[in-house]
Amino acid sequence: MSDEESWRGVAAEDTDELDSQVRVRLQARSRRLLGSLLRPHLWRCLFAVAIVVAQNAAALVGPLLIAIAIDDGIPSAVDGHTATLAWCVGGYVVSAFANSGLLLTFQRLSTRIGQDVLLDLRERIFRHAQRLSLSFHESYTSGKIISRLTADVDTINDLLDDGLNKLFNAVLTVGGVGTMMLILDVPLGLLVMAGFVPLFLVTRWFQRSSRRTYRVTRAAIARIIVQFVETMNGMRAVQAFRRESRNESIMDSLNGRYRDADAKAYVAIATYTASVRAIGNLSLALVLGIGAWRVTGGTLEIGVLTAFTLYLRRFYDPLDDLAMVTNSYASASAALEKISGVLEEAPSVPDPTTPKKLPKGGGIVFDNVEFHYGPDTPVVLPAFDLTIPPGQTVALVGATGAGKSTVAKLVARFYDPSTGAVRLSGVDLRDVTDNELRQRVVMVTQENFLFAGSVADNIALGRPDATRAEIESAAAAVGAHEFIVALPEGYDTDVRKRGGRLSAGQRQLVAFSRAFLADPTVLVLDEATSSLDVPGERAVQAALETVLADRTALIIAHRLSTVLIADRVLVIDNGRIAEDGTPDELIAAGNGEFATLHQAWVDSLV
Ligand SMILES: Nc1ncnc2c1ncn2[C@@H]1O[C@H](COP(=O)(O)OP(=O)(O)OP(=O)(O)O)[C@@H](O)[C@H]1O
Repeated sequence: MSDEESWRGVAAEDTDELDSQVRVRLQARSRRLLGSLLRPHLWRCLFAVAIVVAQNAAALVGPLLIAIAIDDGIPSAVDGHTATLAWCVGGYVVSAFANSGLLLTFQRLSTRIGQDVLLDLRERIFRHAQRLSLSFHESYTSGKIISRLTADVDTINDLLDDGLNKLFNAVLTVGGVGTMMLILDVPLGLLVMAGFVPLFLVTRWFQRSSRRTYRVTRAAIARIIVQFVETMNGMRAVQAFRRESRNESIMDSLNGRYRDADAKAYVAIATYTASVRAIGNLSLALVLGIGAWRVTGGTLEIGVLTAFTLYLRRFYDPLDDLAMVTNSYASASAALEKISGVLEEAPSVPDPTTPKKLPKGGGIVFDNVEFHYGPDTPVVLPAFDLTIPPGQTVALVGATGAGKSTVAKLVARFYDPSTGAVRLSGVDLRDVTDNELRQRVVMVTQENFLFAGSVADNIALGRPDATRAEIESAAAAVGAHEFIVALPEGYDTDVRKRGGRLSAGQRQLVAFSRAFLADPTVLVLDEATSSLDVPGERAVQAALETVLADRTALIIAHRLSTVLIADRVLVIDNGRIAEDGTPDELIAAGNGEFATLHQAWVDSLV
């Protein structure tokens, strides 16, 4: 792997220990993402900062007023002059109200900004993930995307919701309080500042250790979500093959890893918080001791010492919070790193910069195509040449793993060939926009995927602007109308609700209605392997003939009846065309693989 490839996109996602150069690049990428998320809210962010500065100023005035009240106000009041004391008390009340009011305004504003940023982020991830090519999704899995969209976005939420607020408060309080202490008394102020040295050291240590730990916890939680999603998606297979206990032990081990990683993170926080408190308490003890000694010596006023102790408490409280912020920041930056990786991934089948219009026709040509799925995977199609004239129905047959689906996926441009070209109506698919290609080439897969929604919505997926009448006539054309109107709510039946569940044959008919409505030039069909009952099979067969009429079609055929309606059969063997001819020719030849397969089919029917 080249240096560049080792960190681009999601490449470094599962690496627990990163080398320093890669770490710096990933951090820069995360910062760029955060910057691009915050930039549209710059003015609101600046306004929020102004409010928090004002709020901190209001909070700082309190102890100062107390110092003045003790040292000047009370002695003057004893002499009968109450004005100073009254000003101090009044000022304290005003500053307390200003403090709370400004804090409330800041929190409301920062929450709004945070929620807007998160909305933007969720939309970006979803939009981008939908655009990424199939090859990305095949290796990245939906569980990981879900973990990016949920667990990772949540940690960023924590940071924006509470973390930034605390961070501002901590920085401003420490800066403001430090300044006030230096103004009140330089030697005592310097004594407190000396505490910065050990504070700085433990903070650095904590930052480093939490950054490392949180990369591990983010990866661990993602693995749990992936395992969970896969188990739930494959629940039928899980229960059919009694995989429950095996799954439980995998889940236990993943949960254990997450617990250990999380425990490490909490030990680090606890150590940091305890160290900060110890430094804080030590400072307080020193200030009290030295301060009291100076008060007795007459070089320090008691009010100043009181203000110092009050300030010191304010000084160290936000540092406790700072541990939480560092924590949320480490967790959020691990999440940002992973999200920015997904967002950096580019579709492997990009849209052309200067697209070409597809002429009518519909002929398909594979011109000296070589294909492998990834740089390190074996070649699936070594040298594939094929010309399909417009309107021809071609059935692909061959052993499992021969490369039939791969040929189909190249026609639908789920992948681009490694070398050579696939052309539709004479145009290289790489020069056609995704939009146009999806209108002209429709793939009906084995999954016959139904989305949540009504039967009508599911058919309309083929052409979203279709009217109800067009949807119904498409369904009628493929013979699906009768069973649809018999459903509890006809075309409005929700396919996911009880009573709306469709049988395998019915799902295929809905998929055919969708394809018929889309009216593509080329239909790529991966025929379902699951066998249907005889009436179901007949209905599907009749529907298929309707859908195939007048278009070029490529069918991965599993049924003899389908192969026999094809104009041409291609037997694929190890990524090469082993036999090519009409079904009758190949059967007549008698000695080929297709003839053998045909005989086996015929035998199975008697
Ligand atoms: N996403 C993928 N990544 C890597 N290799 C793949 C991928 N999909 C398929 N292959 C490999 O490519 C070869 C051809 O697979 P393909 O799915 O095209 O076969 P097929 O003829 O359609 O098989 P079947 O009838 O079982 O569906 C197989 O060796 C398979 O392991």
